[in-house]
Amino acid sequence: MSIDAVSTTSAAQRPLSMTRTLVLDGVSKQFDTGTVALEDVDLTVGAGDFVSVVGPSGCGKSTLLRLASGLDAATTGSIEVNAHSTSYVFQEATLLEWRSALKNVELVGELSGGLRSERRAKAQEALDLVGLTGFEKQHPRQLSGGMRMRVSIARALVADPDLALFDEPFGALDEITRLHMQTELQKLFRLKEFAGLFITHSVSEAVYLSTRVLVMSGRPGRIVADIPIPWSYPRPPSCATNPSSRPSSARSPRRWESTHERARHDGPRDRDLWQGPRVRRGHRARGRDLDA
Ligand SMILES: Nc1ncnc2c1ncn2[C@@H]1O[C@H](COP(=O)(O)OP(=O)(O)OP(=O)(O)O)[C@@H](O)[C@H]1O
Repeated sequence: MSIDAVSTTSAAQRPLSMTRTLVLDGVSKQFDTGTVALEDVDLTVGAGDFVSVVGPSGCGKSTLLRLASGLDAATTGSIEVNAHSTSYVFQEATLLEWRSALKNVELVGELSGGLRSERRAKAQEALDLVGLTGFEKQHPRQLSGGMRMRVSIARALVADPDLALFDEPFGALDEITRLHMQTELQKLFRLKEFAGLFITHSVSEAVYLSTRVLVMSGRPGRIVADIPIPWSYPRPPSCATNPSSRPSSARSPRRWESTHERARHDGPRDRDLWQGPRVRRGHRARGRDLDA
């Protein structure tokens, strides 16, 4: 099945389940070097949520994802993952060069066991979903950057994860391929219904893809805004960049730019930055009172 055949049922319109797939509570991370990357981060990603995280370079976005995935441990706070399976899509496609596209995707099944015929069928289905039917036998060097990233996404989704973590997967792609991949990922999210946590530098990408966007402050990273995106899916790519296509409930692009830009300068102390009923502040703000 092609992802173009996805039903038009909107994830934003579906009643959200009560499942809290990922919960970070008061999480901080200090590295051995002394660098404090994250400070007192509270975050919940529920089933049906696709949450993007934006923030200035070095504010701890990748660190946040690594903690959520269990690749690294928090210094303080707790992390709870309620998922049978979690997938991680890295900035680079990280494929095995000596294996074909199909065999790269099949690797997940090989590692977890199961019948060869079944894991091959699942790998084929995942490649079909990302639009790579006919490219099964190609090796990574024979694929374009966008196609390699699609293999990487197919590999992430083949295990049918409850939680999918994305570390700026489209950052290295050219603009046209990137827009195409965003559209495909939106369809996959609606089809597979995983809970998503997506790191990006692009505010428009975050708005286009997500049910919520979190804005982080400069390092040490804290979540200074939690902004629901009110639009139902499917969304036209123009909705994030063209103000005239936004519903009237959406806030002005100037507010977006202002929010993202000023997060570089320790936004939480700017009390007048967060205006309007749609902005939910960080759940807790020990030592830095956002709500006062
Ligand atoms: N293993 C590590 N040891 C020491 N410091 C680290 C380590 N990993 C990250 N850092 C530091 O933690 C801070 C946050 O890094 P991180 O990669 O999470 O930021 P980021 O927001 O993802 O950055 P970018 O947007 O540029 O990718 C940075 O100051 C970085 O130097």
